[in-house]
Amino acid sequence: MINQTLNPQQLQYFFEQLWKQSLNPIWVCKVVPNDFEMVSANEAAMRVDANQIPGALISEILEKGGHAPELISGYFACLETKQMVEFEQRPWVNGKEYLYRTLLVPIINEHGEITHIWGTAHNLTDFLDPQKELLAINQILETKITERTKQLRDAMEKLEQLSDTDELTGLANRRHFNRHLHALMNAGRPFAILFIDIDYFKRYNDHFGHQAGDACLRQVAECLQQFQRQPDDLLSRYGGEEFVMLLPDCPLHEAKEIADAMRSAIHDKRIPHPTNRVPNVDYLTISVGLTLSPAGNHDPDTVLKAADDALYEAKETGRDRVYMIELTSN
Ligand SMILES: Nc1nc2c(ncn2[C@@H]2O[C@H](COP(=O)(O)OP(=O)(O)OP(=O)(O)O)[C@@H](O)[C@H]2O)c(=O)[nH]1
Repeated sequence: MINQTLNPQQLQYFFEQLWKQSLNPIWVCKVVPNDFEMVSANEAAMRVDANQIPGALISEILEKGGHAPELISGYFACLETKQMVEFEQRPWVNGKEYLYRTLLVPIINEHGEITHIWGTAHNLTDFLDPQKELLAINQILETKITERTKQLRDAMEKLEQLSDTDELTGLANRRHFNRHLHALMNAGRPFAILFIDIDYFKRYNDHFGHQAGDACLRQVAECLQQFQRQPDDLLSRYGGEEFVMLLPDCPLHEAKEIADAMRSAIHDKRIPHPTNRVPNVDYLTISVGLTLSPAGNHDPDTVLKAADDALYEAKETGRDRVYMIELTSN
């Protein structure tokens, strides 16, 4: 123990040297009503804040700025708990930020009252820059992660879009159609379905070749697209030369009008089809099978079969026409 090896003079000298030479700020305050009065601050403390002159109140020193506002709370906490308190402070001195670990220690007299509080602070500023550097690196990483996440999300959206799109026509594909159909059914929404099929398309291909057939499919797709009335109407390529239009909340008469209008629009295009077997036409025609699920409560197979049957009937009864099968409510 120091006081066993040092006599009082030595001890006093020891503490004087410590006070003078310590690189850490050390100071002593007197407890006064609602405040703390600076008694003395060593040179290291004065280097941090020259306002810490004897007689200055802590509240005044704080008002002059530079210190964290929590400092005064630390003094009161020390006073109330009669315990040492420890906290971090980041004062700004001459435009530079410092980092201190501050300790406030109560000095208690023989009556158990706190008369003074002494404080010291460990200068941790050297750790501040690496800490800031780490924070900056962290920030850069976070920005990069956000960027990459967005790229990934965009790529996934694109992939989703691609896997939902028919490559040849750019329309929704069968997968997309099925999903939309199930969503409508799950929501219990009534809807009409139109199965649209080009007449004698094999002959068209045989006559003009497969590439011309592809171009023709694109032309038909573009023409039919204009009949989507609202965002959740969906025209898709069901497969081959067959298209399907899904019309939610569409009454029968309107669905019939749309089907007829589609048929006329393809007529009006006068796409040459010299081998079309439909009587008196030498241009492209379509047949449409229409069915309606008035309450949206049929299972998909029933609805699709009805639409397919309707298309079959349109073909069987001469093609270039609309045939309708209305499902009754379940
Ligand atoms: N060019 C082209 N032809 C296709 C494509 N998909 C299917 N087809 C052709 O479409 C034709 C469909 O023929 P079928 O199912 O016999 O029907 P159809 O000749 O249209 O006769 P109906 O439907 O009974 O009027 C076949 O020749 C297929 O090769 C495609 O992506 N491009």
